[in-house]
Amino acid sequence: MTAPGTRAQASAEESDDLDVEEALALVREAPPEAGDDSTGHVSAPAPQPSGVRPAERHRATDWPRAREIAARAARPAAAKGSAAVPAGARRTPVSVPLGDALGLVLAAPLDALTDLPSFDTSAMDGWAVAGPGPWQVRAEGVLAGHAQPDPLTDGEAVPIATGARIPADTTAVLRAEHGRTDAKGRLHATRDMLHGQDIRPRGQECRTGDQLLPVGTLVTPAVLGLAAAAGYDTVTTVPRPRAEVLVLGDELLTGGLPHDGLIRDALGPMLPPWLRALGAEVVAVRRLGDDARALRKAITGSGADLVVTTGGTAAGPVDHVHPVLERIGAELLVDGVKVRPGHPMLLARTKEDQHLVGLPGNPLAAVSGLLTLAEPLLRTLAARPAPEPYTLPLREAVQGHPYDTRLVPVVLRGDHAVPLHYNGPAMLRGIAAADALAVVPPGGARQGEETELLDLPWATAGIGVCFT
Ligand SMILES: Nc1nc2c(c(=O)[nH]1)N[C@H]1C(S)=C(S)[C@@H](COP(=O)(O)OP(=O)(O)OC[C@H]3O[C@@H](n4cnc5c(N)ncnc54)[C@H](O)[C@@H]3O)O[C@H]1N2
Ligand code: MOO
Repeated sequence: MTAPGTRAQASAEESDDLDVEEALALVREAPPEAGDDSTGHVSAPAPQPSGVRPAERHRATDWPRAREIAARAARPAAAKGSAAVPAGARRTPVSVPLGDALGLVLAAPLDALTDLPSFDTSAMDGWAVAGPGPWQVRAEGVLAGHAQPDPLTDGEAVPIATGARIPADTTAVLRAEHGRTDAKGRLHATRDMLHGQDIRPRGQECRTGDQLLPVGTLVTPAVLGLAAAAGYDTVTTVPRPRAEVLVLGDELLTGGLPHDGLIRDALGPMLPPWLRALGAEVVAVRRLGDDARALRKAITGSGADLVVTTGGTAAGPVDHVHPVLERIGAELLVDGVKVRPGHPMLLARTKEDQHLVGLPGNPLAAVSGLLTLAEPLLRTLAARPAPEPYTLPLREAVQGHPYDTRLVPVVLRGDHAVPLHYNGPAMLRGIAAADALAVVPPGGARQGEETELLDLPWATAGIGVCFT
């Protein structure tokens, strides 16, 4: 097997020639040493996984439970435990121009402000005709957007365009391809016609006041189109949750090559667009280094609904997140999760209407925390519907952690999920090629075993749609 370093170098040179499958092969090769934690593989079951303090194991929350806690944390107090109250209802609805409403959720029903169509409309290009043919054809036709045409008299026809107003006393529209004019200029139908044919009557789709969509509907491009057609300039929505990202770590560079023990900040560029894809407005990204005072000031001074910190969640000398949360009297709702990577992640209530998600600094561990804690919390704040859980069989067995859930990057191929390597906590190489994360239960999953999948936002919606 080629050493990954060599292969990576070769791949950069050959990149013009790579097709997608070849590119994926780069992240599907067996990593250098199975069982080395840096590869993301968990070694044979051990009574006490390395790097985990006994007290932390005691506190750590099961992965599914952690997601439930995160989803419920942002519910209005009266609604906790009650599925009947719409999630996010506590947050005062806002009126948002259509151009800014994509991805928000309706906080008021979309009731038609007009009949649709709002006038009797021609469904085809051709002639509006009155009574049975042949017809005398009026010289001047009717186009869409024109003033109301004069009524027709029996035996009369007028050229008409799709979307134009139907003259009074029209009995049908004759399509352009179904009519012929004789030498005397009279119009004949070449097909039988029905009364009312190809006329869209006013109110066919809805009448003013009809409910078109209920509260809780996700504003999709189609909803924007319907709202505009129905007369709306703005829609009433649940406000977009505001998120602030605090990047911790003195070792982080924002440009150039790693040097002298310093590394590039991978989370500053990754988290804001990902948070937007999860429905948040990112109000600020701040780099605070390893400064406990700055962290405390940033958290207490933040007006965001969700503060996301990166790094500093473990027990190192400059891991300030726990001490600062304790100092400001935050309530820890989740303190460690039985999931790999990412087990030191945490969720705290910092103020009445503010939560903090502490993401571990290892980049894939941060993704794990984002999807485990931030995604359900933001979903509730934004009142977005929960995605339907789904499973696919694994094309290959995936080794499990003895006690914890594993989240493993996969690509979807046909009816299978194909696990990717380079899935260690510090690696983004696997996730960058992935369509989803497979949820591998403690103990692992066999080849062919149906496994829950968490879709990555771009795999289903594309970059342009949901990252605005
Ligand atoms: N004694 C223990 N040590 C560690 C434990 C533990 O349970 N006990 N857990 C390990 C695990 S697992 C993880 S994950 C990390 C979590 O550490 P922190 O959240 O405190 O993060 P840092 O120590 O600040 O950083 C860890 C690692 O990630 C790099 N990093 C940090 N920020 C970024 C960034 N924005 N972009 C790229 N890389 C980043 C940082 O340089 C470190 O290499 O703790 C283990 N240790
Ligand atoms: O396993 Mo940590 O939780 O390395 O990311």
